[in-house]
Amino acid sequence: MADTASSIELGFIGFGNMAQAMAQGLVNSGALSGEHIHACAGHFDKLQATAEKLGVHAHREAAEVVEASDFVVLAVKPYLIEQVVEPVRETLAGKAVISVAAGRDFAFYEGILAPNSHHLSTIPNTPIAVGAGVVACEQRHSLTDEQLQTFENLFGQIALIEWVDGKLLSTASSIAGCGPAFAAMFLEALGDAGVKHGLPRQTAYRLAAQMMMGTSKLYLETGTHPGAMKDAVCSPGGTTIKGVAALEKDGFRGTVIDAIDAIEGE
Ligand SMILES: NC(=O)C1=CN([C@@H]2O[C@H](COP(=O)(O)OP(=O)(O)OC[C@H]3O[C@@H](n4cnc5c(N)ncnc54)[C@H](OP(=O)(O)O)[C@@H]3O)[C@@H](O)[C@H]2O)C=CC1
Ligand SMILES: O=C(O)[C@@H]1CCC=N1
Repeated sequence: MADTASSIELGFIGFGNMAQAMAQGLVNSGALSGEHIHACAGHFDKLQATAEKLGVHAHREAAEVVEASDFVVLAVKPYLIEQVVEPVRETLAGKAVISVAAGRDFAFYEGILAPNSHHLSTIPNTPIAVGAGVVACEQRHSLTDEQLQTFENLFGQIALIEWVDGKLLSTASSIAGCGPAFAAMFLEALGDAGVKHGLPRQTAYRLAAQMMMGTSKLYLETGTHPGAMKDAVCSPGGTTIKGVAALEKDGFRGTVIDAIDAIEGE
């Protein structure tokens, strides 16, 4: 087992949207070179094309990925996890297994991996591709101290790592894992509004995107309460409060909460 993040061998079983975002983030930030990344997927020809762009190794079999790797990320759809683990169950036992699958927690892996396996259930998100991701991690895990440190050193370079109780991992997933879709819808909506009022579409998207990024950065760097951030923009009798009132009339916050309830099954 290599002892520094930059010299580990990282494998992905499944190399779709999420795995590619993680690999892209690592390679483009310089955190890990593509030559230390190994991947397999359902369709080898498609994998070869994406792997080539990132300079990562494309393998035909999951067994080859496991053999080549210290850390193995399980990045297939949740319903396929058991199917991909079963043939490599024994060889996975000596590795650090990182799950990114929604709804697959510590207890689930205790049931399908070999006894005394080292595993951690996480939920990353797609902005990890540009070094601005989140990796929500279940507090209960069985990585060794060294594996844990390597994991945090590596992914901490491209994501905020948050540890949550297992029963809250799905909520963390709804907020941060699914959230980029909701944020992108807000971005698209602001873009449409800008276009409706005459702004060129790309200008409207750039304005809206920088505004969203800056607002998030302001929160993360100052810890100012979101309500206070809103109040600071709303001048008495000014323009912003008119927009806030319109959003409230249409149940903006309730609609957002409903979206999370819909995922959580409430
Ligand atoms: N997308 C997201 O934003 C997030 C996703 N996740 C989780 O990440 C996981 C992957 O999701 P996502 O990347 O979106 O899904 P994708 O459909 O984009 O990717 C799935 C990958 O699995 C591969 N695959 C399918 N069957 C096999 C197999 N038998 N052996 C090896 N690889 C296989 C596919 O290959 P091929 O395409 O060639 O068939 C593809 O590369 C899921 O468990 C999801 O819950 C978690 C957080 C966020
Ligand atoms: O929609 C999904 O199933 C995955 C899980 C979290 C984000 N995307």
